[in-house]
Amino acid sequence: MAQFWKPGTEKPRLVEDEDGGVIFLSSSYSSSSSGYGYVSIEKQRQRLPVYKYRTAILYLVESHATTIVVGETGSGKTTQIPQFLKEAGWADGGRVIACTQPRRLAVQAVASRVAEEMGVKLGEEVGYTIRFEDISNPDLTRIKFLTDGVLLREMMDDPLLTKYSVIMVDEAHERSISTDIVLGLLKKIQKRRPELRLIISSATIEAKSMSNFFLSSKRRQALECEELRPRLEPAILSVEGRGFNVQIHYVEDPVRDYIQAAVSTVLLINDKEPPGDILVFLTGQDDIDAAIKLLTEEARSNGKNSSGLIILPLYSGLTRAEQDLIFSPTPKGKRKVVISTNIAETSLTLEGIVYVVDSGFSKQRFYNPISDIENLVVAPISKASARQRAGRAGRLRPGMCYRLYTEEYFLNEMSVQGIPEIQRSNLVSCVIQLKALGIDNILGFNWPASPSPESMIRALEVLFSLGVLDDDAKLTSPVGFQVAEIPLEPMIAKMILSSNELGCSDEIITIAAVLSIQSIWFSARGAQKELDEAKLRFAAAEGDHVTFLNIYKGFLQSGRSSKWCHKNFINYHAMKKVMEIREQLKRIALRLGIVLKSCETDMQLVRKAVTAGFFANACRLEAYSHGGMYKTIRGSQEVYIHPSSVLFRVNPKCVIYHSLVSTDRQYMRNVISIDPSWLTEVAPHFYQQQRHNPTIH
Ligand SMILES: Nc1ncnc2c1ncn2[C@@H]1O[C@H](COP(=O)(O)OP(=O)(O)OP(=O)(O)O)[C@@H](O)[C@H]1O
Repeated sequence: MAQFWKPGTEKPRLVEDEDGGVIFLSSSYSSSSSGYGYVSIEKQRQRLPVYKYRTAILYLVESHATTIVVGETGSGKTTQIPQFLKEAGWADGGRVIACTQPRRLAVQAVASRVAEEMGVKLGEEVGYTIRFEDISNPDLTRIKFLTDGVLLREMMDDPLLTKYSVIMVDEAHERSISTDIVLGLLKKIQKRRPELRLIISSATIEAKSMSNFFLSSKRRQALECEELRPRLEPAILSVEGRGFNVQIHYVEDPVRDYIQAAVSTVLLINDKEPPGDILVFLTGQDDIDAAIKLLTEEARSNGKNSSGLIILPLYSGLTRAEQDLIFSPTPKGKRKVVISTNIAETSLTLEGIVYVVDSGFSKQRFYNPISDIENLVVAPISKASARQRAGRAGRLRPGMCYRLYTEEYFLNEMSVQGIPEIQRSNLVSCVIQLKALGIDNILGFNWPASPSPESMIRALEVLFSLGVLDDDAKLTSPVGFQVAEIPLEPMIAKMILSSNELGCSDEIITIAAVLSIQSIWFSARGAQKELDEAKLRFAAAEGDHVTFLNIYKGFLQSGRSSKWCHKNFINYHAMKKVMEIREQLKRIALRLGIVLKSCETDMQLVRKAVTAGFFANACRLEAYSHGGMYKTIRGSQEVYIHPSSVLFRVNPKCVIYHSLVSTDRQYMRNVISIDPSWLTEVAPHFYQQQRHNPTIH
């Protein structure tokens, strides 16, 4: 039976609701001071809705193995609950309180804020860990923020996560693959560690279904038999109240071009509304670059009112320093406009933001196990996302949210929650992680939402062909274990390992770094011809991967110049990020015993290494019509080379792509030409059926 907690009288009491299905607990709220300095911050803390629930939260965590906390955006869940736990002694005796987030940026931001509230240095009592960056101290850190992906990696060394006393899985509504694996594994760990406490929190989670997940049928039976402590049925706490009011505005009629609509809305706010920064949600780097260009042009032609705009992009491909600009205070008389992907959707507090503009779209993965094709598609967001986006306003003062869709659409057509990522993704990375954690029966794993068996089988098949799994579906040694250790998609990891044998690791690490970001080209709305000309300067006949090597060399020769990038339509921010990732990959490669070696001009070796990782994405040319129609060799799916590729209209006989984007057709992005005979060489099992198919050879 689920439990709800409401503030009320001094002593906790149980109250049943009308249908008798839910228990309400009431309690007073504690206003006891935390004992930490900084009075003004302390006052801010006390004003947050969650503060009234301090005693309730601590009581529920003490008495229940799992507590589900649902509270409005900005009510203080992320920043306050870990502090309440610390104050109540959950980090005594060297234990650590963990709080996971789906995104790196949120991890860094909330860790900094909590360290500031506690008056401690970040990296000591309060720390964080994200992929490639550990700002925590094993001896000192008592509250640790981390991505759920990093928590999974920690399980490889410490399967029972013994150092943690409480693990708070925040923004659980996001249902990323890592969150779902973490939830499944934590449920297992709880059986072995009854003293471990879990908190699942979100503004928009379906609390009852999450509660049912943690209350398995066996547990229900156990509950009927005996009174257990801590109570195994999860408690649900509903934190009422929100920070400040956010007024929602909808468009009257559907918009045709959301980039143009977003830009017009920003200009309208700038003209008509009082001071305050603006946060715009678009879908990806291309959109953001295009919107910035359009906004800059329109603001310029708009005259003096728009001269005070400071326009900043925000997406995962930016360097840390560039992302940090969004946190810098807005100079007097200016207005900041942050144009972001959904990385700013959860947990972030940007001080000056008063206005949010929500396009209603985000880039989402969709995988079809039948065709074995995964697309990154611009798709409508869910109501849960829309609420999170609106919740970025109203955190420090009242705000407004402009939704670029109609109210009718929001009420009647928008889905309540998004589809869990595990049900719409290629599961290759997920399977290898579970295998590395010793979970052999993957189909029988207790998922919060089950992935399709077809997707699982496809993933097992690819991993087997990559040489990562053996006949018994166990990790191979050393390849399987090495691939599992590289924190990148397994195909990239395998490409890196193969490059070691082929003697081109220096080049492949550069390629891996470029493939890890969205695009290194500057999106050029209205300047397509100039962009195409710039591409021709670097274009390699072998394809995009080799073109990246030419660009990388040019960038180094220019002295890493932003001017050089500008002149060549290359995104300077993206190139800096490539350099950053490349350095990190170099360190990992060294750890795995990979010696960096260049193949100089022998690009055949580079193409072979790419094939060794990405053979599953091989396609052959079927017809020259429509600019060149290809079919995937395994699934016979119709695909085309994306116009952004240097191989567009070149149409080599056989190619390998890195990813697909779906618009009017399935387009291959980042394409390299290969010799088809390499496929049976590197992946004989995968291409067994086609062995006798003359079109491959
Ligand atoms: N960096 C910051 N600077 C100033 N105030 C902040 C900062 N971070 C948080 N706050 C304040 O604390 C409040 C609570 O933030 P917190 O992230 O804990 O809320 P939350 O309930 O977890 O929200 P969400 O569900 O949106 O993540 C914010 O609304 C804001 O008033």
